[in-house]
Amino acid sequence: MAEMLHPKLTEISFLLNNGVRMPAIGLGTANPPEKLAETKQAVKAAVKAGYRHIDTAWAYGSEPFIGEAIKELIEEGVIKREDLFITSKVWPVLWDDVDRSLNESLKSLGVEYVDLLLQHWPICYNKRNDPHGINGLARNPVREDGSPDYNESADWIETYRQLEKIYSDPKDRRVRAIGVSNFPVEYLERVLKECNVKPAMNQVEMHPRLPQFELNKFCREKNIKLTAYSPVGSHGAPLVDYPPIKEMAEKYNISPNDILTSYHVRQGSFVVPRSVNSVRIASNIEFAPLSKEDIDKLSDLGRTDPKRYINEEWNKVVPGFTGTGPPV
Ligand SMILES: NC(=O)C1=CN([C@@H]2O[C@H](COP(=O)(O)OP(=O)(O)OC[C@H]3O[C@@H](n4cnc5c(N)ncnc54)[C@H](OP(=O)(O)O)[C@@H]3O)[C@@H](O)[C@H]2O)C=CC1
Ligand SMILES: O=C1O[C@H](CO)[C@@H](O)[C@@H]1O
Repeated sequence: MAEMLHPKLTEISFLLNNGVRMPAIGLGTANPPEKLAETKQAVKAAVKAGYRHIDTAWAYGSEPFIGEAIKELIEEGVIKREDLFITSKVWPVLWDDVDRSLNESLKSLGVEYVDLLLQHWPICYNKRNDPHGINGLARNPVREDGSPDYNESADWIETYRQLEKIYSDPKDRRVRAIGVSNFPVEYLERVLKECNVKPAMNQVEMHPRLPQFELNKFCREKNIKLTAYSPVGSHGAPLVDYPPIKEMAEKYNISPNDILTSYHVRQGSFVVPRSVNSVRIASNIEFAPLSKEDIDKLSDLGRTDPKRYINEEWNKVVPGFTGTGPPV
């Protein structure tokens, strides 16, 4: 009997609401400090394995290493700049200076434009100098009592307004699409009401234990795409050993990683798994054509055993982005 042929995850792409095409799977690069330098070989391994989408951010410290990888890949004739889809993000310390954030990202990456620029969090921090921080600024500034140093008089929507100004300027070619990250439904509603450019993307933590039912419904209705971060549960990849995921992997005879990425792609969302392990990067690109029943079975874990893995003290200020997440 002829085998059913399915594309690799790296061969699948979807359109954003402004017509820009974006590859479904991207390499995550929020590597911990001790692994930052490994980002360069990870990006090279990913591109050579067929990935065409790299997820990064001003705050990750990974952009200079991605820049080195891109330069060499172009010099080696493996890709041209336009073959790659690069997402970067504006961190809350630069909430009022998107221009600076974008220019520093472009310089580190060694490129003239990014394909997608996201507001990283709907949070505004005060700026504090820190020689060990990102480009001289503390990433998560704290007050003397150790509490997050938020700028209480600032409004997070200012960052999105600056993003749309850059995007809407026909002479400014530095971004091809704009969007947000870590935005709950009520924040998206405010953006839709008060701003002119609809976000193309909302990047959020999403996996079977946090299926984001409410955001999925809202974003589908409004034609805003979702990208799933922490698809294997972040550090230590706890979801890979989770029995229901392993069972599904056995059923499809592929890795748990492939189940966890296919889960999103099958539903029309993007996914950005992180790895510096070149064997893992190259082998985990199989697409599982999960049935609706399989998807429902996986998503049911969000009701029976919900869990949010990225749950830091400073981001609790965003409604719903704490504990086990928004209501299902
Ligand atoms: N917008 C936002 O606020 C956020 C965005 N992100 C983005 O999403 C990306 C992915 O999320 P992230 O939280 O990094 O985590 P992931 O869920 O992708 O997990 C990455 C970790 O899992 C390990 N891993 C993967 N598979 C296995 C396996 N089979 N066995 C053992 N270990 C494994 C990797 O190790 P190894 O390197 O050895 O393969 C790595 O340490 C980020 O890198 C970033 O780009 C993430 C968090 C927040
Ligand atoms: O993008 C991000 O990555 C870190 C966690 O890995 C988080 O602080 C931020 O939102």
